[in-house]
Amino acid sequence: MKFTKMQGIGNDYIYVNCFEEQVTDPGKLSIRLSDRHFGIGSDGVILIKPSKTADCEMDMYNADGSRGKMCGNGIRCVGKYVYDRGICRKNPLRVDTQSGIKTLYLQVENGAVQSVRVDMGAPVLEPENIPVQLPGSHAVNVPYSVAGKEQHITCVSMGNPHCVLFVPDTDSLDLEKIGPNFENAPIFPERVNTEFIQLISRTEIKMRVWERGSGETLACGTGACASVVACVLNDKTERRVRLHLLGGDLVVTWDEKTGHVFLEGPAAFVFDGTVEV
Ligand SMILES: N[C@@H](CCC[C@H](N)C(=O)O)C(=O)O
Repeated sequence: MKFTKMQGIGNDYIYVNCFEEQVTDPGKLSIRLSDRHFGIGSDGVILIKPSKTADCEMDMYNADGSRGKMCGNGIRCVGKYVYDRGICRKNPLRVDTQSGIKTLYLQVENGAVQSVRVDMGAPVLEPENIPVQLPGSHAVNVPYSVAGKEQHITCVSMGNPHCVLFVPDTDSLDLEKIGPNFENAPIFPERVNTEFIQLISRTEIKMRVWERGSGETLACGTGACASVVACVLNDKTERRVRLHLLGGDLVVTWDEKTGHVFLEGPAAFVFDGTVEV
């Protein structure tokens, strides 16, 4: 099977062009190929498929084989893949996902996509639709004890579930230890992605992320969007914010007029390869 490794500020996935290839068990394939010692090494696998309703479809799997409904860094790479490789030379591009069709605005230089602005749609804030089981009817700045430590969490869905909290310093966090406590906390029936935010100014924040199904990654696009929504809801930032993540920077805007969240960042090829399946 032919594959392409791509990355969006270090959030790396193995992309399979399902216009040409067939994958029978993507979850199992993702577990095997994502392994950084015995496989190719990645945060998961993304299938690029034909679509009847959009220009193509993105189907994403985490490193543990679970399916993700949306992937902000992945969808920018899908845009670059289909545009640069001539599968669909449209701009804007419409990509179908498990959480609906997203529109991508491509920044093209010398015929190749450099960065992408994605209309990620409106965030979901009702606890039952995130889903998170909290005593009240809102999920903003809720006190909740994780592994014996009281936190204030804000929960947001960007098509996939996120839990955001503010910390004084992201560098000193032991995410390998605390990440799984959030991911598997009983209030999250479908597990959760967790973002740890350090405020720098009203327009700039630092973020580290523990992703459901993949552990700590260098970046998470949906996590960046959920974090800016949480910052605005907690009156910590303006609606347009630059985020510094371990793998680089993203810019997120929560547009007041439409209520939609826009994600901007780069997308890059790493290498092409062939693997036995
Ligand atoms: N890294 C992604 C999110 C991938 C899916 C997530 N782990 C989930 O299971 O919801 C991004 O850039 O958004």
